[in-house]
Amino acid sequence: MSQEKRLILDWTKAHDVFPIEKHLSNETNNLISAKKSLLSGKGKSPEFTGWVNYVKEECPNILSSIKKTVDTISNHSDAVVIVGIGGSLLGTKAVYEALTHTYASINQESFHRKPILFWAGHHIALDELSELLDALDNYTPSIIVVSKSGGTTEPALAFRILKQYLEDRFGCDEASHRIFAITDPQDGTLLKIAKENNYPYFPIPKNVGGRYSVFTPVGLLPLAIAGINVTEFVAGAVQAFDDCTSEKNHSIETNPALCYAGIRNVLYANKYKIESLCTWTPKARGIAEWWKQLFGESDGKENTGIFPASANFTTDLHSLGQYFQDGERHLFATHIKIQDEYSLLKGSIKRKIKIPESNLKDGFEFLAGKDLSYVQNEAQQGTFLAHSDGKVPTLVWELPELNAWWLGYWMYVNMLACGIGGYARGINPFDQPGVEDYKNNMFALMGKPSYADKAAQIKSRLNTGNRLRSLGLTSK
Ligand SMILES: O=P(O)(O)OC[C@H]1O[C@](O)(CO)[C@@H](O)[C@@H]1O
Repeated sequence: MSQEKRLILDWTKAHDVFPIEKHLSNETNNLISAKKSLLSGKGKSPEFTGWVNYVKEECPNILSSIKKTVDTISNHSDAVVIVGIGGSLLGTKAVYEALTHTYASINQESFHRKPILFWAGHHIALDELSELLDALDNYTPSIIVVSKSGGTTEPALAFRILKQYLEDRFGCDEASHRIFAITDPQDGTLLKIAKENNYPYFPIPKNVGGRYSVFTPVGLLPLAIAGINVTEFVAGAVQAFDDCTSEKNHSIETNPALCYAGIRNVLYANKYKIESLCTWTPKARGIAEWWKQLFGESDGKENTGIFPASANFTTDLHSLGQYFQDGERHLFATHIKIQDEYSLLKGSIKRKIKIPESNLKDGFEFLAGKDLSYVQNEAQQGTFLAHSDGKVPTLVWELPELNAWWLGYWMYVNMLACGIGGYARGINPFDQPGVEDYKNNMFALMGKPSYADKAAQIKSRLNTGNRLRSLGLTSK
């Protein structure tokens, strides 16, 4: 079982660029007291720290409470559209894309045999939504609408449109059996809608914020429907909880959450303002998107905080590689390396891939017979060294395998590190007041009742005629 292996955060390469260790030891007490504040509910916004214990205390109940719905949906649907944005969608998408077959939608029968997940409500772009509606015609879909507040514009509008689609296609009665909700269990518009329409609904606890919600029904229900082993996913998180929150483990050497939180804060305080999470398979792009929201919304406070970016290698070595190597030195890189690249052999990977002998005379004969994972490994080592030489502090998360257990472990460690690091830096990692500004402007401009005064102000700012404008110089 994977549990005997270990998650490693290798920061030896970063140490070659910047003397982290020296600074980290000064940070230790601060980190330990931040950890204690988080665990005792004595830090900022303790009302949003329910996720810390949730994996251990609530997940077993949730896993059994979702079972019936998982069976219902799996029996009557071959696709499920997850409607949500930010924390209501990113964690699910991350795990789903990492662990299921990339091309399941093309050859569902032979690869997957579980409902395929599609995504909506995470944008307002008409092109993609229109194409999703085309794709749905090939399936017998259900919808899970996910919104903690129940009032977010993007998922609310997508839900309206998709509900209409189901009703046009299946009639109102059957459509209503194909709609499920995940939302605040006590109040909000979505809860009201679910109750009025008899949609089955599942709770996002009040004390768990969106970006910390992947282990609640938000992630567990859709992932279980898609055939992901959610019991293992939760078990990984529980192990991370045990390893990292224990009173006995205040050591930076053995506590990955403490270590990662400390290193990030030390680097930030020493002019490294951007962190890029570097993944090494297109299947892990979603993981970086989840991570960016987690740290972006948590850290970006009071005009401070690391900007979380991402890169997918080796693809982006051919676009961003130059900047990593030679651009402004305000960047550090945190890689995710999977030690056993064939860990998905039990899942979506069906074969080992060796580089064949060939008569191509392409200059790559020296690699014939080697496994592709050998090339990946050498590319990684070469990149780590080159970036260190280029003075980019380089951290490497080594995950023994890419599977549900280790993803659960790693994601929970990151959530803890985010909370601890934020408290240690003196900011509130559990609110997101800055997101409201764009929403308020948008509501005012769209004519939402009660925003009339703001609308007048904003429109006058948009129409200041004496601004320089860009001109279109060509016409068709
Ligand atoms: O689940 P909700 O309430 O629709 O919110 C979705 C996302 O929007 C935000 O509130 C930001 O606007 C995130 O924090 C959250 O994950």
